[in-house]
Amino acid sequence: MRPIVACSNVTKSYGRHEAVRGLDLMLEERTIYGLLGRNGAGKTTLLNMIVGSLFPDSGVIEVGGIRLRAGETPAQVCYIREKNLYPGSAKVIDVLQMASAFHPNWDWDYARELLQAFRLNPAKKIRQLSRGMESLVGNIVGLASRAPLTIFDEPVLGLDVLMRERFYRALVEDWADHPRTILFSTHLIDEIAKVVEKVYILEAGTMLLHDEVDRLHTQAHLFRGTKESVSAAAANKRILYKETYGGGMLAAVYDSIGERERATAAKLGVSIEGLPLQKFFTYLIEGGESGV
Ligand SMILES: Nc1ncnc2c1ncn2[C@@H]1O[C@H](COP(=O)(O)OP(=O)(O)OP(=O)(O)O)[C@@H](O)[C@H]1O
Repeated sequence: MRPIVACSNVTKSYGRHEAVRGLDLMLEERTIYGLLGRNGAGKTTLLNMIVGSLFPDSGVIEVGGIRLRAGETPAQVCYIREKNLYPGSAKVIDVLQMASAFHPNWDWDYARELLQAFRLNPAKKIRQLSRGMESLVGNIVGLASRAPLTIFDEPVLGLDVLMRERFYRALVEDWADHPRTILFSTHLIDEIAKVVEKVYILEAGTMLLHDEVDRLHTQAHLFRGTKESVSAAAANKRILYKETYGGGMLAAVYDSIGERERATAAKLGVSIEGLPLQKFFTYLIEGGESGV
């Protein structure tokens, strides 16, 4: 598959603070991605560079195979920011009208269907909406635009469980009929793991890891036992994080574990469990900080 976005060795500083450092990222066509990172990891800075709102200090960003130049906004992109910039006096329908003018693949029938599914009154003014309802307006724009690259920055903020589920379901169903590249920026890994195929994990402006979600599920493990037994069972494995307590140790391991290795670990008295993704994410970052 061809890349729709290719960032190579991209750096961006605010004054003396390097928010993004020598970062590489590639987004293929027709794939759903997650961009994960803690507060301040550099996600918004990276996204603003991809959509042309910020220009990198160094490095190259290509969108649709064309190198972005300063001041250029790539036409293929629909970016739904965490905080919408819609005018408070505009009605929901006005926002959709404006968006429809920008996005050539806009589907009005689908936009109306989503208004109903999300129980949004198109005649309401933006300033009359709750935080969650405002997120939903952005989500309708993101979905109905059917842009070749759609970026959602924290799209479920303020949404109740029912609306979150409806949003994810709508997205997956629509993507099946109209495959395109979608990038979710969030810190809620468990929630997006159901819908994304690949993840990029960003910390302090650099990419800690990128991989397929299926591999995260099959390779993220937690080893527990005595210090000596865990060290022996996890020797030659990729250890993300280690913690000792009393005579015991736990180790977050990101690697495949074969049947023989499991049997050896069991003989040593080491338990091996699958690691929930949110925990994996935490250990990955803590390990990065402690320099494991
Ligand atoms: N306009 C700015 N001026 C100075 N520093 C900034 C500016 N914008 C961001 N930063 C700094 O750059 C770093 C990365 O910020 P960024 O907003 O890209 O992170 P983020 O991953 O999107 O965080 P969050 O999840 O909290 O939105 C942070 O340390 C932040 O304080």
